[in-house]
Amino acid sequence: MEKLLTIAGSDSSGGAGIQADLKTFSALGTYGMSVITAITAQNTQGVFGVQDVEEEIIYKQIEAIFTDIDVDAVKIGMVSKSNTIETIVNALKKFKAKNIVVDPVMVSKSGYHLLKSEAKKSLIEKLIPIAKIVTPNIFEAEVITGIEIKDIKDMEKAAKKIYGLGPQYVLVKGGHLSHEPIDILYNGEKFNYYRAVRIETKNTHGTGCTLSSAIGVYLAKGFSVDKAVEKAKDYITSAISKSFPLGKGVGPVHHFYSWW
Ligand SMILES: Nc1ncnc2c1ncn2[C@@H]1O[C@H](COP(=O)(O)OP(=O)(O)O)[C@@H](O)[C@H]1O
Ligand SMILES: Cc1ncc(COP(=O)(O)OP(=O)(O)O)c(N)n1
Repeated sequence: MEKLLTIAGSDSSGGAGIQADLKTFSALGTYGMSVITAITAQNTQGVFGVQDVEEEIIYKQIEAIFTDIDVDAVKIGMVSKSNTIETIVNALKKFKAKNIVVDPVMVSKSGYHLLKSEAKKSLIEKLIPIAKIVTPNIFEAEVITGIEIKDIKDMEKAAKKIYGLGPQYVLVKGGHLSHEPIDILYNGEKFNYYRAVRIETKNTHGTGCTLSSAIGVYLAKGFSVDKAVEKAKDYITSAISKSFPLGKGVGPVHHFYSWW
């Protein structure tokens, strides 16, 4: 069984963050492990507080795993602040982590800033360069590049600029554009386009976390990046199509749609 590690924040409502990542790993038949960077008080309506985890214990969590267990892929989500980013980058370099998927989480769908503004520079200069693949949504790609994104041409321009920061692949996700939810993969030479029909639902909590974790799973299973994204896109599209209402706000995608 492939072994996956998520380094991310906890979502108390279970739809995004660490909880979404571990559900994705399990649903797709792999063994999931976690390093928690921050605890959020969150539900389907918003984020009501965040407590960051101290760098020392973040490092110790990573060390405990890598000194004992072979990790086939690492997914990185909410990283909150620059000291956390530096701790993670140094540790992953030290332990020669492979198949690193960076989801550059900045703002929750409910509008809460999960990345402090002081951490933007470290995310761009330190975390993104160690990624095998980085998966920004439209807003994140705009913040990283300074390019305003309105259509597929703008997504391509942003993907090229992000590629220049050092990751091996860039996937700009189009879930927030008004047309079909098309995602664009760039490897420095060519673009691949991943299309799906837009599912009309408000219950899309955790889409980005789930997609990036699923990409990690398929990389761990030995698929090429192109194929891993294709399979992860199929998974998230089905999980959104079976998403369900929970609480009073934005409900979660259904990670176990093919099991229950
Ligand atoms: N309503 C939808 N129907 C189908 N796919 C969607 C929908 N919303 C988002 N997606 C897909 O979900 C994935 C996550 O994208 P996105 O919502 O843009 O990221 P994030 O959650 O990071 O903001 C992408 O593959 C995107 O194309
Ligand atoms: C703890 C935590 N991490 C990440 C997110 C963002 O999740 P994402 O899948 O990008 O989208 P939303 O869940 O915000 O819809 C989060 N909310 N919490």
